Amino acid sequence: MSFRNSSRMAMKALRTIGSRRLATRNISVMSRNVAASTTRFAPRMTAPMVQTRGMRVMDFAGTKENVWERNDWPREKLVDYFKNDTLAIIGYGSQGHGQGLNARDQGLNVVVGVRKDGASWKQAIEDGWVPGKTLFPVEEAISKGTIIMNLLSDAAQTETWPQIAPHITKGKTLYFSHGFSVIFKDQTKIQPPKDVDVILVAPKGSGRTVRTLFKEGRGINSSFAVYQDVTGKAQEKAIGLAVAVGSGFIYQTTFKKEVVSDLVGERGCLMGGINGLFLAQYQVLRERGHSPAEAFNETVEEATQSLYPLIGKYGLDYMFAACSTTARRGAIDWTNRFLEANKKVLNDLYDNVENGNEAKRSLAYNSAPNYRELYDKELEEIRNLEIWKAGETVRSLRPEFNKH
Ligand SMILES: NC(=O)C1=CN([C@@H]2O[C@H](COP(=O)(O)OP(=O)(O)OC[C@H]3O[C@@H](n4cnc5c(N)ncnc54)[C@H](OP(=O)(O)O)[C@@H]3O)[C@@H](O)[C@H]2O)C=CC1
Ligand SMILES: CC(=O)[C@](C)(O)C(=O)O
Ligand SMILES: [Mg+2]
Ligand SMILES: [Mg+2]
Repeated sequence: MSFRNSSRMAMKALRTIGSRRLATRNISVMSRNVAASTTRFAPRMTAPMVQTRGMRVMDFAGTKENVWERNDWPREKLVDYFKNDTLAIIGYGSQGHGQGLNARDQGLNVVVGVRKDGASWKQAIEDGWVPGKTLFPVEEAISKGTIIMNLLSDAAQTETWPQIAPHITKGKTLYFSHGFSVIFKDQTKIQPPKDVDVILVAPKGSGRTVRTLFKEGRGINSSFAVYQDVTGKAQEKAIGLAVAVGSGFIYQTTFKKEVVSDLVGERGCLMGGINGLFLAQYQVLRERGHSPAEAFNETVEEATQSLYPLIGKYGLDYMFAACSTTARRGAIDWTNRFLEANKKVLNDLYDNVENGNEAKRSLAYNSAPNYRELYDKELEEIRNLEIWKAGETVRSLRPEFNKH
């Protein structure tokens, strides 16, 4: 079959798959029906799965992993399971907001504990938490909670631990959304009491997205881990809480694996690395005489508005197949250059996460009393970079923002 025909077939198959994928949420249907009709350009198929009650064993490129899901915890089961519990959300940043509102919407008993009259206190009131009823200063909220969900900033968890620790009494559960405080205990000095369950649920995304996906009736992917299981029920509680706070599919990890992968991810592909790549390409294009609009469109706008969403929906091969053959050839050819250059940086990053240097840096900076003002200044500097000023204008033309 000629390349042209196979490409045409591929695009037809992609269109079919594309529409069918959008219509079909059920993984098993997709992997059965579509696998037969795919061609080599079609997006990679979903992992075949063997469903057992409450947990699926799935094959991730040859490695079998367990996956739990929100469907196993319908609201009535959640409410019944946690009927004798009060979830005390300590800290109301992006995660406290998302997780707290989701758990409250699902009918669980939830209170919030933050500094009185601080930014979070005010935000919590805006979100309907009532001072003296569901909103309290930290220690009072902990005294009312049976499941203490420490969602303070990681630096604040260290700073406040001496006040919080005495309230983490036998029979309570200590919950985190990051392994940071427990794993870097040589720096955080956080040693959980020996007579409580210690668990984590780490949403793989911003707390804002934890909330929006929940409201869309879906759920964010989260990982869970058990650090200490005194009751013999720590894992079940962690999975139930993962659903309660808005998770869709839930993966097992350990506190160490979670914190190292998370610190690497946010400094790498998710935030720091993409910032560096955007800046590098934009600066090269501008230094070689391209206009700000052309440089921004070619670097950020096309990526976020056209190509990256295709990766998210159907995989990278689908996105490559959806671009020109000219682009495809070049992209494949240059991949290794970027791979080699970035692996050097990422291994250096991984070393600095593993040896605690990144934790040290984060604790030092985020413990400053004026940490918010310091970030405001740094983020203002980023906002005022030419790339993002050009981006403001490009974005303003989008229908949803069009002011012109
Ligand atoms: N952001 C995210 O999307 C994700 C975060 N996580 C983890 O979730 C946890 C919470 O993160 P996030 O929601 O981003 O919150 P932030 O890191 O933005 O922390 C903000 C919260 O910490 C409180 N706080 C800061 N300093 C102090 C202090 N000195 N004393 C008392 N309270 C303080 C703030 O209260 P105030 O308003 O009074 O300053 C606010 O409620 C962390 O462990 C994080 O690693 C996990 C996954 C994703
Ligand atoms: C949103 C998230 O998962 C991060 C980037 O790890 C975080 O905010 O710490
Ligand atoms: Mg993360
Ligand atoms: Mg993180």
